[in-house]
Amino acid sequence: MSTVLDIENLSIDVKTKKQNFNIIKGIDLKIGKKMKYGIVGESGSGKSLTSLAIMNLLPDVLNISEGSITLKTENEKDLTALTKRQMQHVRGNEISMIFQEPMTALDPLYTIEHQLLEVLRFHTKLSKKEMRDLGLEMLEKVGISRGKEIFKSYPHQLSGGMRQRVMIAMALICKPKLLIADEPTTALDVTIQAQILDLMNDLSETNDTSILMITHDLGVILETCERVAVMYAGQVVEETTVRELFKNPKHPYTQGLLESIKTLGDRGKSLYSIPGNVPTPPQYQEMGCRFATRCPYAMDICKTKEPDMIEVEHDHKSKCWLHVEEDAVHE
Ligand SMILES: Nc1ncnc2c1ncn2[C@@H]1O[C@H](COP(=O)(O)OP(=O)(O)OP(=O)(O)O)[C@@H](O)[C@H]1O
Repeated sequence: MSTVLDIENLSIDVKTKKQNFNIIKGIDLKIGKKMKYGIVGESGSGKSLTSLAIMNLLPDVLNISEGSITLKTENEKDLTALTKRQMQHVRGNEISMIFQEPMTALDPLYTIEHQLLEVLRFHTKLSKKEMRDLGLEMLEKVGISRGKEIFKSYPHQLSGGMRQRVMIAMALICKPKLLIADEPTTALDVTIQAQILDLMNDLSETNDTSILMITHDLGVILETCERVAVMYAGQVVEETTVRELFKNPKHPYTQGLLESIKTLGDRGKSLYSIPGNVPTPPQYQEMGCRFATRCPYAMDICKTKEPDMIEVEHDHKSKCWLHVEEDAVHE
């Protein structure tokens, strides 16, 4: 498998005059060409910061303290080493991102035409007419047939589903190698959700775009992804194929997550949820395994020593002391 994005040992710290501690630690991810890769985790697990780090959009108080993020396109580059200007050429062109709430990405003051074609103005040398035609074609592809009318509209005049379609059109118009989708359907109606996921799937197939899907919803991962990394408190705790994760979850956290979707009640409400909360970054500085406080199988060692990420089965890694031989745990 050839790789498009290779994240190695990524760590992110908060650094201000008052605070200095780790948030994201030792993330390793490899996203293959045309692959649909999911990151799943509860709120606060570090999914969004990982995607912002890839886009070089981390807020100033956060910095990458270790690791590399290599984009393996024609001219391979470590994204963490690029200047702001160099990164502008990567964003929108080689990597695009769609957000949960399109209003944060769309400017209320400009028409859809202006915003959709902005990416082309920046990254291509197409004529005005060519850009317009490509824009309309792209809107057609995302299921918007009244393109000319929509061109003249402002974001607030469109429904949430329409705005999300426009944002997908914007993200894919330059045929990026990687599309990062951060909770792309969470703010949408259930009926529209499936349409938008299908649409992203179809477009990524035709354009050979890999997708990094960021979500708290294992159902979305099951529907759209081939591989998955489960994040907990700033670390990846399990990584494997989606099929294997659902069939054979190894980490107690993943087992809890799966249990909670298995017990969905009549109104889509979970009957089981993992007791307790994700610790905050200041809390987990002193912890061994960051899940120890909520884990039903926690042993003494879990509270004091961090487990390694271990290949428990072929192509299946998990970060838990339960996978280590008892003798080795008590050494
Ligand atoms: N600017 C910041 N300064 C300090 N801590 C931050 C900052 N931004 C995020 N964090 C912390 O980093 C951790 C990870 O946040 P992140 O937004 O990546 O989580 P998430 O999994 O994407 O959650 P959500 O689904 O709610 O967006 C959280 O504990 C959060 O409080």
